[in-house]
Amino acid sequence: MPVEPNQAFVTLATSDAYCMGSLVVGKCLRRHGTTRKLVVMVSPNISREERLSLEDVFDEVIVVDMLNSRDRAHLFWLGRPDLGVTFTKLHCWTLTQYTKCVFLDADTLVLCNVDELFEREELSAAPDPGWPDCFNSGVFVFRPSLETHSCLLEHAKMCGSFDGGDQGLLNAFFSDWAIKDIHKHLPFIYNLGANAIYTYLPAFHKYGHQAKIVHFLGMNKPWHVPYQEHPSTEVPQWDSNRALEKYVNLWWAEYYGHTKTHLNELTHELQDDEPIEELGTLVTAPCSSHVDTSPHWSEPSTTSPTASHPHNPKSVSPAEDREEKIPSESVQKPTSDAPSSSTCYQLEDMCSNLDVVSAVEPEDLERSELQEPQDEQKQEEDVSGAESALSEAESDAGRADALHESLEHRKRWEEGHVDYMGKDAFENIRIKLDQFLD
Ligand SMILES: O=c1ccn([C@@H]2O[C@H](COP(=O)(O)OP(=O)(O)O[C@H]3O[C@H](CO)[C@@H](O)[C@H](O)[C@H]3O)[C@@H](O)[C@H]2O)c(=O)[nH]1
Ligand SMILES: [Mn+2]
Repeated sequence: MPVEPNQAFVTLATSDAYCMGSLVVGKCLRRHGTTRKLVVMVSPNISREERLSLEDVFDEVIVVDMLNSRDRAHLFWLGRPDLGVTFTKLHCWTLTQYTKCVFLDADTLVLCNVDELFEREELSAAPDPGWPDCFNSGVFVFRPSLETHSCLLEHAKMCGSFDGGDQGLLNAFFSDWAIKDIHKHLPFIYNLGANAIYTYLPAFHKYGHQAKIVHFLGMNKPWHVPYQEHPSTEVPQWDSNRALEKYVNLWWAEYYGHTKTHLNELTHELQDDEPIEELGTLVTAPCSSHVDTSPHWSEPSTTSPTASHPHNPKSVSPAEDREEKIPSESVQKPTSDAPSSSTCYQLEDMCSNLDVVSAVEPEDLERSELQEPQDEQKQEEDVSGAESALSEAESDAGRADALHESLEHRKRWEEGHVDYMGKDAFENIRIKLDQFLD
């Protein structure tokens, strides 16, 4: 099949942890024989090591400025204070060397060739499992255009994003997606949200074998979960955790696939299970001969995600995802395709305070970010400002943790894991009911 030089799959990573995800995206697209170019956008802070790994797999590794909504209010409601940086995704519209592209989140896993997506038009995407009249922005077809890019930034500036991330913004911008053209609705199998496995398990059993792209959306990413070296021996037929575990193991198989040594090791380990090339159909394989000793996906805290593991030396915690490591080398020695500045645009005010925003241009923010403190008094103000921002951020993080814990608890409840003797004891429920009725 001829290579299509004007079309590309595009992904994004702004930290070393997400680079692991991007690498898997590139590797599985290659393994399934795509005829399109592979592009990864990275922020300047990623390590040299990750960058080199990406260069092995992708046709282009493009350094882009980090764009952050810093919209703490909306991100708090989303339960993901870390997702402001997803505004960086908007830079994909600047890739005008391509006429049409498919964006894939770094936490997606491609199970087969999906080049047919290029037959769709901008903006095609699959429904979001949480609110199906919105599309999920983890997989979408778009046409790069500088005009669309500036309209999107303008929209961000004027209206912000209702979830603080790119998905809220894109849904508001492409607002007729839900009703206008059914061809722009990608089937769910092109963006199978991993949470759908337990929220609608019967549908997963009916249609899961048709899945083409799995999306590990939400807090838990495959790189947080250790590869299961000795999978279980006895699995109930309706075990959503087991299905997820299979996808996670497949993700690790793809991850290690980039070095021949690791691939060989893994092939030996999996030979009693399924051959690696067949793993794309794992979901239909009978979950027969394994004991479920895996950490439950919905309860990552039961096993330390960073636990040392012979096949998981790199598994990282969610907190590490958010760390911005800035190796001096990557800052001092930008590559030729790197923009001259490595600025993180501050769109905070644009999104959360419309009175302030309208007067501020991203470029202005960029300039003010780069300015040196004028004098000692200014430096002191900066320090006290930073301290109060830090304590505010800490209390935000505390609230986000509490929210996360409450969502996890609810998920466990919905999955039938009721803690009758503890949190869900009748006495506690009665107290909650009394509070509600007061
Ligand atoms: O620190 C980060 C966070 C995100 N990303 C990139 O942005 C994408 C989106 O973030 P992700 O953690 O995958 O978000 P989801 O859990 O998938 O959450 C939903 O909400 C996000 C914010 O609106 C959307 O970007 C997603 O597509 C949507 O699925 C990632 O895959 C990466 O490509 C980074 O590079 N660094
Ligand atoms: Mn995602």
